[in-house]
Amino acid sequence: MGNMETLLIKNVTIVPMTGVETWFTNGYIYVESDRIKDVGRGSPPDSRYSADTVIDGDGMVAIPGLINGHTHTPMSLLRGYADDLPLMEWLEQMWAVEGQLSEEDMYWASMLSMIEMIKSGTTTFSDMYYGMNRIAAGVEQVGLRALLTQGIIEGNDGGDEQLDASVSFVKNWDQAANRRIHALLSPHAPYTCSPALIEKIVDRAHELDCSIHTHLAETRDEIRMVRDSHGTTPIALMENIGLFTRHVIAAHGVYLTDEDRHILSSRNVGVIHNPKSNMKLASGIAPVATMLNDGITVGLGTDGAASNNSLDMFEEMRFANLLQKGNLENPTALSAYDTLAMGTAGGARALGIDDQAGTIEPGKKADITLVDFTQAHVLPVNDVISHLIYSAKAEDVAYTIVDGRLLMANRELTTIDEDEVFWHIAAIKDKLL
Ligand SMILES: CSC[C@H]1O[C@@H](n2cnc3c(O)ncnc32)[C@H](O)[C@@H]1O
Ligand SMILES: [Zn+2]
Repeated sequence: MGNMETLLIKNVTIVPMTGVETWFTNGYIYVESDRIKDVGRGSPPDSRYSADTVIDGDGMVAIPGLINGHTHTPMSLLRGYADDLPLMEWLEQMWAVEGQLSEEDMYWASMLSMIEMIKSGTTTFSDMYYGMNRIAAGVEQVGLRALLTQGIIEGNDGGDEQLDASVSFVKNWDQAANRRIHALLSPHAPYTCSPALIEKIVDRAHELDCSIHTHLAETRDEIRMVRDSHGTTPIALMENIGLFTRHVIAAHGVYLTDEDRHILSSRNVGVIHNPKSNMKLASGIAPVATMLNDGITVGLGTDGAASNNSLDMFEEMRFANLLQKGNLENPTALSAYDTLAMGTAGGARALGIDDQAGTIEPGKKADITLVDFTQAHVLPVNDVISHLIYSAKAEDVAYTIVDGRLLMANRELTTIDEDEVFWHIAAIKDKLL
């Protein structure tokens, strides 16, 4: 075994999300270095599994670490700014302030978001913003798993400079931090990037062998703008441009035709549903149940904190579930299990990292969230999956573990100095707003 760090979680209820069994009590998870070595029932074989760190999971539920499939971490700085606007007007307000942010500002805001994510059980996030070199250094230090991309909005320069910077970012950071960082390219949206620029981005993604993260089919305004300019839907436009010749993470997918859904499923696009952001910006309700029935891979995201206003994946799962039931007037529209899958295993598939994360099983990276199931609002424990979706709160997360490392233990952060981050956020707020 050499110098490998080992971790044992025992007496714990386990929700593996492997599709084999839903959950079982009194289990154990044994971790060697950054990977899960063994998952079992009953007592661990003590002689084989004397671990450096032992967590008694009595009263806790182990789930695969939650996966936030679409966010803009520095936007926590803009929480509560420009409320009650539709997307296009809201974006104008965002862009006006974003133009004033320094890379240092974005770094501290991203750190604030990482605190919030770790405290609510997220172990992987997929981020699109500016200032990514500094943010990637933050991710390396903090220990989260992340898909990072420097977004591109075509300006007067045709986007070439931004594309070059994004390409350099991918070359510098892809597979960094023990392969926890994946670097991607990112045309912001079909209404901010021309087909010619998106084609260039796709070519560069082929050269770099990286995925692409974008916003697609988010609002009726977008559908109208793309139809007026190109005579197609946003999804069909992207199919024509060749975007889906790469693995694509498409945030939103609110407005989809039958043909769009066929393209998304046959091209294996990972769609990220952002229910709270879609509600706050009054964008509409994505056809999640239909997408899942069509075999489309769907994950969940919070979008930025300015359109949410939190980065809490428990809330996102609950909203996703209740919105489908309420909107379709059908209590079976989306089950609690399928909702949890979107926040874990499905999210990992949508991001293209299911070889690493999304389930609790031997061979996977040890990304695990331990949820305290002893509080009044989750008692009695009649159904673990049901409680995770309909009852559990972010504050119930006791441990957040990535690559076998405890980023939060008993609600204490181990890799971030919260006071230092809060101090910087207060200073930036005074300077900016
Ligand atoms: C190019 S960096 C990211 C860019 O995206 C903006 N943004 C945040 N939320 C949304 C959304 O829901 N749809 C489209 N664009 C969004 C953000 O303000 C940054 O400018
Ligand atoms: Zn977004």
